[in-house]
Amino acid sequence: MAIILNGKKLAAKIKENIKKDVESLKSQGIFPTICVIEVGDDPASKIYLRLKRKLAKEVGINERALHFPKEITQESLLNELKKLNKDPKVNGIMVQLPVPEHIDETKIFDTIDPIKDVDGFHPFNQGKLWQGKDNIVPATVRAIMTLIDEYNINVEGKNTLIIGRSTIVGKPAAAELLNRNATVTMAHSKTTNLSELTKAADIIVSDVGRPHLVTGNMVKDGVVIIDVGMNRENGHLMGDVEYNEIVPKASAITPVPGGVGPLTVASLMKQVVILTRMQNDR
Ligand SMILES: Nc1nc2c(c(=O)[nH]1)N[C@@H](CN(C=O)c1ccc(C(=O)N[C@@H](CCC(=O)O)C(=O)O)cc1)CN2
Repeated sequence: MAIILNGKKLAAKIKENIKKDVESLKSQGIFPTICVIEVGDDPASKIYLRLKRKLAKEVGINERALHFPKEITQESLLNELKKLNKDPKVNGIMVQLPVPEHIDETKIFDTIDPIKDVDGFHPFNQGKLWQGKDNIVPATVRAIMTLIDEYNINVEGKNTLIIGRSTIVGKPAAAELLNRNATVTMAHSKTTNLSELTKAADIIVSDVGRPHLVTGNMVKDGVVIIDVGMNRENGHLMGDVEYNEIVPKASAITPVPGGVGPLTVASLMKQVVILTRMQNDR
């Protein structure tokens, strides 16, 4: 029977550490501040932003929230980001994804100053990650690695399949796992032999956003499953893998909800602290 990788519990522990870090910065007259930006009115984004703002408050991080209508032009949005880049009171800036179609998200990644890039999406920070220098990494990737470390999952030399090649999870997760000497394979929408790859994998990270994508007969005994999928079906939240079918076969598995998600929010706050320290040479 699988070990359940409990992200919710671990996030609570990390929260206490962040609180202490924030208190220490405040005692030195430094007040970590994150600016969270919402463009449009995506219902899931509202949930995630609420979680981020709530956690920021709980750990003592100042939070500024900006909401722009979905019609905002790309140019206006980028100008707002440039203003925040120059604001000395703001340590971390993030734009909640997805953004409306007329906005090119890579322009957002390119515009946020890398030293305030709390999401770790700027090409400079992504490049550093591929170089093996991983100070600022996408929060979801930090969350995945935190679970792997906490539960002593050995990735070295393991066949690790990442399903999904997004800039925010798949590609940076590949870089981070390669940095840890995993043998990484990437699968994506054009992959034709997914079940062949899943059957050969010791570790599977899935971030596709498609429920029932990985079923019990597609995995081998002892597999480790990190499910980053966040799908709503008939009012239920579920990941990309058939949890009930895979639990009896897996050695470890993240639940959805309660796995990677809560740790993603905690990791973001951790990165506000890291950036604030970097900006203040602490
Ligand atoms: N700018 C960004 N946009 C998006 C990111 C990101 O890292 N940066 N990731 C996702 C959404 N996301 C964070 O923003 C996120 C996803 C899920 C959770 C979470 O805690 N999920 C809970 C369930 C919550 C629910 O009830 O729906 C769980 O898994 O237990 C937090 C943050 C896309 N956009």
